[in-house]
Amino acid sequence: MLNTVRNSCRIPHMVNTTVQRRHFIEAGRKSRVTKPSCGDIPQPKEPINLASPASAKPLIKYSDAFIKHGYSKGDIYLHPEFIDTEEHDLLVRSCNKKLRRLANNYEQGHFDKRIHNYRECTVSAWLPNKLGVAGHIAKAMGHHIDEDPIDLPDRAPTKKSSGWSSIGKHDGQIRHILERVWGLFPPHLAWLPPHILDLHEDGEILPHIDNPEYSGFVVGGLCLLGSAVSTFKHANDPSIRVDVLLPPGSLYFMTNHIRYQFTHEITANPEQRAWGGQPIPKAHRISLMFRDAKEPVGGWGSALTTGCATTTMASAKSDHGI
Ligand SMILES: O=C(O)CCC(=O)C(=O)O
Ligand SMILES: [Fe+2]
Repeated sequence: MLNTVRNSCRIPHMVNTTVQRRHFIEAGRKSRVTKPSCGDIPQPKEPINLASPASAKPLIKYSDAFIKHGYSKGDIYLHPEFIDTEEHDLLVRSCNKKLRRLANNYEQGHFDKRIHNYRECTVSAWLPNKLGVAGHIAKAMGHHIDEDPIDLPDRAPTKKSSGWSSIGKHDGQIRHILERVWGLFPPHLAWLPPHILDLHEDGEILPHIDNPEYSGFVVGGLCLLGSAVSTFKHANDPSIRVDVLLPPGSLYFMTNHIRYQFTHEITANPEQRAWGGQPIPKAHRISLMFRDAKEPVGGWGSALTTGCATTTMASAKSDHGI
């Protein structure tokens, strides 16, 4: 059943368009910043309450203007040690393997020039059926969702599991790590396949807001290899700002106002790449990005008829289920 949903949702000409949808260039509109209300921000069906552990405190800096305008600290989540060293190294090896196959060369400029010197791909094999868009559509239509064939961590890939014959040896183990990420959120969220973004030591991500048409209420990343400073600035008033130090092994999420009204960036600017007076040297970094899919107005059950699912299922340099 799931394959039917998958196939009927996939419109071939839409594959490879995700990158073009992902970024929204902030054109520097000016308007008065008032006390935040959720007025024009799409709200999730159930509240999302992420509480950063106490160890995150020294790694997040809110500007005075952020506090003064009444923005919520809860719109940024940070867990500085979400994975241990062994999990970190496994993820780095596996990301590199996927990147070698799907996006071997670094690209100099993103189409909208917001990212320089990067490689990226999505990995649908790391997203369990039940958590993705196809699983949510199948459930809304009252269909049984098959268990994924690679749910067990150490199960060797088997040629018998049709459609999954090229599952990597460690994909099951990785899913178990990533399920801890998705498990932080209410089950109504449908997830897009994780997106690997490899930023070269000389790469950078300029300020942008992720395209609100492409994905939903939460955007986050599991940070691997080098440390980075991520800066979130209100699109109309850059003094309303949050700086976050992202060490390897950390997990962060932006939601609500920060997801929709603040730009984010990973700067190469040495003045901005500093923490507590110490420089944070430029370094090769991989982020494994997580985004929820934008649910169609009529719910997932209406996705096949409205065609909304095509938007959320098309993928950049898709690994086509690998
Ligand atoms: O690497 C990160 O943490 C952020 C990446 C990003 O902004 C994006 O993929 O849109
Ligand atoms: Fe982004």
